[in-house]
Amino acid sequence: MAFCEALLNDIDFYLVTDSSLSKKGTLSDVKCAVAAGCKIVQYREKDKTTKEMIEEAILIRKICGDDAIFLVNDRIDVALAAGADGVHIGQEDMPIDSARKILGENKIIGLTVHDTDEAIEAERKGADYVGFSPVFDTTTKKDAGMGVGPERIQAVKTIIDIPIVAIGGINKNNCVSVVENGADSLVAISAIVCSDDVRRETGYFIETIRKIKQNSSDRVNVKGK
Ligand SMILES: Cc1ncc(COP(=O)(O)OP(=O)(O)O)c(N)n1
Ligand SMILES: Cc1nc(C(=O)O)sc1CCOP(=O)(O)O
Ligand SMILES: [Mg+2]
Repeated sequence: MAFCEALLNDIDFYLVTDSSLSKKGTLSDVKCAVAAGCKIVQYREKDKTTKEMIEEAILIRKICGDDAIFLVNDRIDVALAAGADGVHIGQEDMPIDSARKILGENKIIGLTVHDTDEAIEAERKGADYVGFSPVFDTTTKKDAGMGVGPERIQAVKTIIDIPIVAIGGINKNNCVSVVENGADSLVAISAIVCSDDVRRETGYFIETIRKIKQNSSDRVNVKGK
């Protein structure tokens, strides 16, 4: 967990897998993203059997090793069976208090939130980070609703201290606005897994996010002088 805590405070690009969209397959996507420096991976699989999911999750666990946090979407049982570092759950999934009881204090739990009230509640209930969604319109998750715009991240940033991961319709053209409005990290599923070169695209997002964060901390330092 010590390595997870350190990494969680330092995440930039967050990989979420999607085998239904992937050009080269989930395992290849994870290998390429981790090789590019991605520090957090979520295995999100909606179509496979539990047995298939556990087998694949064990392989992803090995690829992530100590280089990247490994989380499983929705499925606490699969996370435990594969030795994952935690789970990502949504408002309609297992309630966070029940998930915490099963997983214990040493596992990471990320919770999806859509507004400031849900964000405050997520932090109060012990979420380790929030997934703020959907920032832009997306076709990847059919029931995601309309994008709320990156400006809405600012209000969440001012009221919680845990990391904010932005998700929904994020791509190379709009990722700058997401980080400039306060996201600590971002997910881009289709922009990554549909590409021919997952390693190159992941590297692009990581570099872009780091540059924006560096620029804004330089601005704070100059003001503080
Ligand atoms: C980082 C992150 N944020 C939000 C979500 C969405 O979770 P949820 O609302 O439970 O929807 P599904 O992903 O389960 O379809 C996420 N997966 N990751
Ligand atoms: C998994 C997921 N959750 C969302 C939410 O709004 O909670 S949107 C989404 C899919 C994001 O994929 P893309 O980067 O291709 O738009
Ligand atoms: Mg879910």
